[in-house]
Amino acid sequence: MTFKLGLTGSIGMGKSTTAQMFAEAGCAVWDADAAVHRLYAKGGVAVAAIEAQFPDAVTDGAVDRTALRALISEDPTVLKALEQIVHPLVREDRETFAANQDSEIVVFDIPLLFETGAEKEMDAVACVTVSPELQEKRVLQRGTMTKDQFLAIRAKQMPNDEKCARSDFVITTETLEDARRQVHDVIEQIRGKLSDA
Ligand SMILES: CC(C)(COP(=O)(O)OP(=O)(O)OC[C@H]1O[C@@H](n2cnc3c(N)ncnc32)[C@H](O)[C@@H]1O)[C@@H](O)C(=O)NCCC(=O)NCCS
Ligand SMILES: Nc1ncnc2c1ncn2[C@@H]1O[C@H](COP(=O)(O)OP(=O)(O)OP(=O)(O)O)[C@@H](O)[C@H]1O
Repeated sequence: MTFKLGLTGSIGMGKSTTAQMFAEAGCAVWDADAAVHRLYAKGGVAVAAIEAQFPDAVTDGAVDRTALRALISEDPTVLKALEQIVHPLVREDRETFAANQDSEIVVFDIPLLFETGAEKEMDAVACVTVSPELQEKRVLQRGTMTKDQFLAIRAKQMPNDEKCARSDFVITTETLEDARRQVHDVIEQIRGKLSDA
């Protein structure tokens, strides 16, 4: 039996870093943000539909994220329209991956897990978290977003407390060492459930 673990958390909380730890521990990992990158790349499945609605957002056959961020900042309806194109394609990608897996534990790294209802397809959910101050510091340190763009994205996500309350496991990502310990603990607990089943 394959155990499906959803991994979620708000922007910059440490999902990708934590997903990497699950991969290093031998779990198969599917990454929603990486799926979006494939969809937006030259020849990607979302390019034509995005170009039809937002011609300025496509350059040299690929979706230009800087242009998209600017459009989203100017007009709050853009993100919704974009989600309507992108989310069904992401879901398809996820289902194809899931159907072809036989690992003991498969981790689905999905920023908008609860917002899109994907938690219903998971056997359990782990949420990554740090303080809002550290979250902001980490996102702004990446240098890809202004503070306003970060605040606008965060405001569109389910509040962190609610995500944590709805999850089976909460992983704090203050230090790498401690987060890795928690990842191993989650894996042990899941293996315990699998051997009881
Ligand atoms: C807004 C965009 C252009 C920003 O691109 P950028 O490269 O700067 O950031 P990146 O994609 O790495 O996203 C950073 C984080 O923003 C958050 N975020 C992204 N999209 C959304 C959204 N639709 N609603 C709320 N938060 C979002 C997530 O926490 C994500 O991990 C891009 O995220 C996008 O095209 N989003 C729409 C598609 C989508 O919903 N993706 C989310 C995963 S399915
Ligand atoms: N356990 C940890 N200890 C120390 N730093 C961490 C830890 N986890 C993540 N970080 C740092 O926090 C930042 C954000 O982490 P990461 O990119 O994994 O977050 P994310 O949730 O995937 O972000 P996004 O939602 O924007 O895609 C990175 O600079 C990363 O190095």
